[in-house]
Amino acid sequence: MTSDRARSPWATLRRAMRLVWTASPAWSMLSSGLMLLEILAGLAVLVLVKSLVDTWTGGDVLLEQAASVASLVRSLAVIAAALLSLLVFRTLAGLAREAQSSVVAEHLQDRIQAQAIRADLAFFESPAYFDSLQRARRAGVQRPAQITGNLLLALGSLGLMVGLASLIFTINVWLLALLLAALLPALTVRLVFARRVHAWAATQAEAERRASYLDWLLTSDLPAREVRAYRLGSVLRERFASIMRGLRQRRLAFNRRRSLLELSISVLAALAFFAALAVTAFGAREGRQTLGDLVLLVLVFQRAQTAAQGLIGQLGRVYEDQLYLKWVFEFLDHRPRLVSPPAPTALATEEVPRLRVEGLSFRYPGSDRAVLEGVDLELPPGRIVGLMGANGSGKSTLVKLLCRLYDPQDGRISLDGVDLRELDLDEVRRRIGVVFQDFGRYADTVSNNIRFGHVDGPERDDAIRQAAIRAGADEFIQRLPKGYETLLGRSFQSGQEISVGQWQRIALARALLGPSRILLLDEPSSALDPEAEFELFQNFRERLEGRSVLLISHRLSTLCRTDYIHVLDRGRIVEQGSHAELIEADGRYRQAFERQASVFRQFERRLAR
Ligand SMILES: Nc1ncnc2c1ncn2[C@@H]1O[C@H](COP(=O)(O)OP(=O)(O)OP(=O)(O)O)[C@@H](O)[C@H]1O
Repeated sequence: MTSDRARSPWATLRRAMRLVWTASPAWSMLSSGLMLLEILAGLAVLVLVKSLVDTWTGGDVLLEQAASVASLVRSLAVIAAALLSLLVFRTLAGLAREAQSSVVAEHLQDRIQAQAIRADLAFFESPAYFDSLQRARRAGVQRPAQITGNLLLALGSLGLMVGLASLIFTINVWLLALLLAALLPALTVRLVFARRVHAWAATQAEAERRASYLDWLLTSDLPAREVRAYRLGSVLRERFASIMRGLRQRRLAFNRRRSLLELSISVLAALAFFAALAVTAFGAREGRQTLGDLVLLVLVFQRAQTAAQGLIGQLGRVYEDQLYLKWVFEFLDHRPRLVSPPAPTALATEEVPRLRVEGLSFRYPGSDRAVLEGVDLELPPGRIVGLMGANGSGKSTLVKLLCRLYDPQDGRISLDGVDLRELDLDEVRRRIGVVFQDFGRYADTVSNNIRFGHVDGPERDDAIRQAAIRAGADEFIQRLPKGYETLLGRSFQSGQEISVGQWQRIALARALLGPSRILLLDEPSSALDPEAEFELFQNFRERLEGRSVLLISHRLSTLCRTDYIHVLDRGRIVEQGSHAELIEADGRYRQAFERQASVFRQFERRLAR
């Protein structure tokens, strides 16, 4: 998945510049132009100050030909104008950079989101995801905006330094050598050190992640209950403190080395400056240089040192940015494998299609262990087929394959004889609806939570209510403070939290609102109490309005009411038949059924009535 382009830092930076240019050509031109003007105005101020001193002193240290007051005032006015334009250009360049950064950030976020929607589920379920996009996302939403700013500022500092070097060159070529001697070692050492800082930071990242995980455990709402119930507080705090102590000690040792190096570099730079000062002072005394040259030298050294320091800081940040961008580009380069075929086949009818699974085998990408092997299964139109199996037997994996979130390595899944891979992906999504085991809980209104089941359908409140009624959710929704307009979840103010079972009914309503005539329900009632589950499945067929359903459940009180049952064990179908046939067969199903019977015998009695 990692492309060659994304590997080298220079390639990443070149691509970053292209991205900035593509995202906002107008702002890029404006902010670069303004930055150039800012640099030129800064250099002009220095040249003008030098020429003022020279005019004033006649370029002579002995002050023999002092300038007239009028020309002095003129020179001062020109310097003031140059200074003013410097300030104006700086402010405008800052504003343009900010606007450009926001446009680039929005462009990048949009591309990341578009890619995230296209990416295969396999990508999100792989460790590569945590290594790339997850890390990139943790860097914060402001990061794309910073990249442009840092890149431009670094280029600006570099431009300023080239300008300053040219100014020094006009005084004396040796001075340029001294300026470079003062700056280049400092620049090189600091850059090398910046790389080491990042390499070092990477070695500490694991410990930092552990610390932030412990901090999350101690301060977040989700683990708060167990932390109290098991009195985990002091143990976790001690672990956190110990990691932080280790991190602090290593950071201090590292910083000590850095400070020593910084000191040596500063002494070297100061020596070079004094040497340059001496050369110019003696040159001025002997008439080879003017007093203005001396002033220019002092100003240039000072500005060059500030610019170099700025450049080092900015390059450090650009280095970090390119690491971030590398992850983002890796993600953007990821080509989804699960795509629609170039010439999709259309299903002949809008009626409920027959879903057939033949000889299906599947391994997760990067794993050589088969999760499903030779699975055959059929879901005839309008039927409810049950699937049972122990934890880890492959039920949820089968669901992911049935709605084409993965493709099998062997075998096929078909709708009315047409392989899912020959259908348009949107067609597959429209035909096959699903309630996942870990279904979505959207921090939105109840009606939007249900409407998400059919976003491209007509906005009909009565259809939403009908879906809620069929999912057994209408009653509790009516009791919510604002009914269907109640905001759910605790993410936002005035949000109302509901129970897991109630969320589950809303997820079912969402699936029932959709146009799909085949539903895959992966433990859709696991959080319902037995009574509520009984109510839900009592007139389940009416609720489904002719849809076919593949129902996964651990509760056999539910499964026994389906038309046909498959028993999955370690990826293979080991038993199949109707409830009566499986009881008769006296196999696993019957064993499991009898184990659970004591719990649901009372419901069986009610069923019989
Ligand atoms: N994204 C994944 N990558 C690699 N292996 C996976 C992934 N998801 C699940 N597995 C593995 O596949 C096997 C089957 O998992 P699956 O979730 O399909 O089981 P299940 O029958 O639905 O279990 P449960 O009843 O607990 O929900 C497990 O051994 C699991 O470790």
